[in-house]
Amino acid sequence: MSGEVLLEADRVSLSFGGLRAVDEVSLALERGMLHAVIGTNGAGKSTLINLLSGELRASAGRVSLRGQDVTAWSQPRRARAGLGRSYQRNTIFPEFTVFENCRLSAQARRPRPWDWLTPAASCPFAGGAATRAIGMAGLDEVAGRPAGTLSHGQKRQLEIAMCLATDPQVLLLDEPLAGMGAEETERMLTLLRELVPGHAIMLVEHDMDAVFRVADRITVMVNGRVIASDAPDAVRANPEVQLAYLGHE
Ligand SMILES: Nc1ncnc2c1ncn2[C@@H]1O[C@H](COP(=O)(O)OP(=O)(O)OP(=O)(O)O)[C@@H](O)[C@H]1O
Repeated sequence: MSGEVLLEADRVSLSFGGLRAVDEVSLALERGMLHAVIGTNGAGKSTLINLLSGELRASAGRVSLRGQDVTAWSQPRRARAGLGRSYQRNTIFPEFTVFENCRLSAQARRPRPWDWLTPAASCPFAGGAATRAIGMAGLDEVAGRPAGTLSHGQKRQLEIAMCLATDPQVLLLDEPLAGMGAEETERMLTLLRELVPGHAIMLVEHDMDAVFRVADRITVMVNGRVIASDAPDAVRANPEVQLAYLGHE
């Protein structure tokens, strides 16, 4: 159902020593919406993604997934419950094919840890999920190629495909456009828009032009706090955002 809140942060905070990296941040990710989070370097965007995905535990506040309090849940448990994320760093196995990388991701989502001992090739569930994810990410033509031979843009698409192979409802994407040329950026933006129906997507991204074109909603962070959260036009017109983030009124 479009508009359903799938992931919600309620006043989550985390400090590193004396630094309040994320300071009482609240946001709601809805199915059918692409929600971008922007902010200057060090604003707390990656820390926020890590708090939502479960890689870091909030020191205060609450994270809920489809209405269930998951604040104390580990990252693998949240992943099994439908929360997928991509990373800034490269997480692919270069010698494995595109298909094999996706199949491994799909297998990792399985609830029983000893399934890791099952050879991936004999796991039909994972093969089907991998094929579906590759199709959704537009990588059919390179499914049999070693991942290391892909272009930079295709590798970023593969990371999205690996995330999709875990069958997530929520996608947390950390700078998927980093290092991309104009054509690769367009392809990725098209892919993101295609994924919006059916998913709640959070996009952390520095490419402002892309963000303002693709997002349904934009949250702006400065020094760990949210200073604005609104539709792109309203964020662009917000004087506090212009002053604090864009550097001019
Ligand atoms: N593990 C850590 N230990 C100590 N300080 C940290 C740690 N991780 C992040 N920080 C600090 O917390 C603040 C927020 O960092 P974070 O990486 O979340 O910002 P960001 O908005 O994602 O920045 P960027 O756009 O550069 O990726 C920064 O001042 C950073 O130096």
